[in-house]
Amino acid sequence: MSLLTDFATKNPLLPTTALGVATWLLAIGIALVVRLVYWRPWTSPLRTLRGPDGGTGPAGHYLELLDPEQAPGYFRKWTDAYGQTFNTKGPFGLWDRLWTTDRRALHHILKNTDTWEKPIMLRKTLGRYLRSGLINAEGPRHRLVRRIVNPLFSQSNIRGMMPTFKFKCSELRGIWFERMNQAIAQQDEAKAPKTAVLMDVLDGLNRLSFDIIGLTAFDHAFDALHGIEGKMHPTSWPGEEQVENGSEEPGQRAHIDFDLQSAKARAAAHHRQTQVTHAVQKGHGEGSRIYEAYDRMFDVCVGRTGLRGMLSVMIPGLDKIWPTENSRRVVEGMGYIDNLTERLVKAKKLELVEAEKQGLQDLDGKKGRDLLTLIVKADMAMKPSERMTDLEISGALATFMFAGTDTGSIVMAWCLYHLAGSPSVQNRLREECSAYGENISLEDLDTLPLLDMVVKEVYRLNPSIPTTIREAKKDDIIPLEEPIVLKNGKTVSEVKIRKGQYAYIPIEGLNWSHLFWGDDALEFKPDRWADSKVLASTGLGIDQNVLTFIDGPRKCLGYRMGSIEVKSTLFSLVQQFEFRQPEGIRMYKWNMFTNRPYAWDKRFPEGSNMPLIVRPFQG
Ligand code: HEM
Repeated sequence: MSLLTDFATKNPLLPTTALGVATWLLAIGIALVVRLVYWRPWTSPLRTLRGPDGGTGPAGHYLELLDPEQAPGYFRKWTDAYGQTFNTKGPFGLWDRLWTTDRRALHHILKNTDTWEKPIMLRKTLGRYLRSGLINAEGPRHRLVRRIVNPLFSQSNIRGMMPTFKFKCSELRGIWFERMNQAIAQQDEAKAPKTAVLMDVLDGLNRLSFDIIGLTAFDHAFDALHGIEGKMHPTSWPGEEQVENGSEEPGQRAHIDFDLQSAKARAAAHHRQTQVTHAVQKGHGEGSRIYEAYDRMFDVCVGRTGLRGMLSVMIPGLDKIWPTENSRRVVEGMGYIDNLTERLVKAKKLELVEAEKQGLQDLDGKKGRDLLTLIVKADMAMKPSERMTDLEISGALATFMFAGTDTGSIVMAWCLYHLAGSPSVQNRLREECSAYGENISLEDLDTLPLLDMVVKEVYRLNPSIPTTIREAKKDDIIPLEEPIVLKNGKTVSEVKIRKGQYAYIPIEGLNWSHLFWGDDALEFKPDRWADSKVLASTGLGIDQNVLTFIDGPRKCLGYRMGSIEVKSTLFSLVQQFEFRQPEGIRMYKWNMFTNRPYAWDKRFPEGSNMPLIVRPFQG
């Protein structure tokens, strides 16, 4: 007591009565609000930049920049009006956010990872799905983990993955063939025979990627492919001449009714918590169960995070007292994934200790370079004080499950979609690939000219991650390649930014910019990559002016592996199947962490999908 009295006597400005304390708290509250709402925005160095009006709602300019339906129009309108670098608004228009496709500026931000980090909110959001993995780590821990996992992506290791890519792809082909044949065989005899099926190609591709990550990264067979869901709907091949009980005119392009009844039934099944049990009853096993929990977890994120999602991140424990469908699915999905990865880590540790005892250097040689083995081995060699916890290791695994599954399968699905809409490119690609048959070396696969151009073009048009963001950890000056005109009419070649402010890394913005790609920037034209001007190095992006894998010390670690997986899948699928876009179904996408495709109107209830007309290649 005497201590308190002593303290109060020495600090006469501190309140000693309840009223005094309340007045103090009120004054502090008002000061914080004034600082947040007036002082910080008013003194923001980005205020001097020109930029669009509005952005005063809860989402700021977020929707204009991230809604795939609106974004391309706004990117063009705003770059035409303000140049490549301008100011946009965060929530309620209170925070300034730099938007730039200026290559020098992006290079500066992406290279200086000590100054520019992922904002804590983004890291926390990602942490719900990735635990404490590489993507949301910063500083020395990030550099250490990145060094440990790097060998997974060496050329020799990727070569070692080729048989897995081929094996899994032939499994997918086998399942598609079998289902297609069944669906075509079961169609109504009374009607004219239909030679193709309408099917969701995304489900199979997602499962393919999931299985590949399981085998290459975790040394674990998920076997999710065998749980492929979704009916195949017999249909006629577009343009195929047929007379069907007078219902279709000869030569009429097939109109596809995407069987709403069964879509609704599937949607209902998708929503039921009991689906996991259902999967087991169908005999899909643990891998399929984990895949389905994972898939539902990411599907529900789509379009449903909003303000409530942000509150979950800002208020720890909120989801426990006020759970939402989203949070329930995350808990369920991550529960399975945590359980599996923790078991795998423990088993791998035991296996390595045993191998060491028996004097084995590298388990059985082939298997020793999966991610799990690499991490556990590196960790065991570290000083005890530096070692990762089991939770950190399983976080690294969850990261790879997330980073390496959706990203690749989304690209594959969009590749098939664009090829389905460009039959002549599809035919040329089939010809190119067929020259090699089933077997192709890594080097040949990587240098097939049209395949390479198709994949590059889809990376450009449909980057799996639409945008990312960085926060300045200290005041910074960003140099510009293209000078900008400020609000006061002055032209400048650099932008001042304050500690704590954000800069968008507009992946789609750069990939779609008419300034770099011309007026046909939004069209699928793989042959543009044959133009030497396009190939001239600009020093930004893994492919020039394409930020799909970003750049700098945080660029995607798996881009080589991802590209070879995508190429090897396309190589195999186009030789065996033909694809066409169905009439009457428009494809959309929704940008969250990744941008998953949706057939319109089925986006929220049914989850992501990519319905295409498919038939075995007729030769
Ligand atoms: C082919 C499709 C892929 C695309 C488009 C893609 C894209 C990206 C992007 C944009 C980032 C940066 C995210 C950010 O900083 O905000 C990233 C990071 C990362 N990606 Fe990929 N990725 C792909 C495939 C893969 C694969 C197959 C793996 C692993 C098996 C992988 C592993 C990673 C990892 C570990 C990081 C974090 C790197 C770091 O922060 O140091 N990615 N990826």
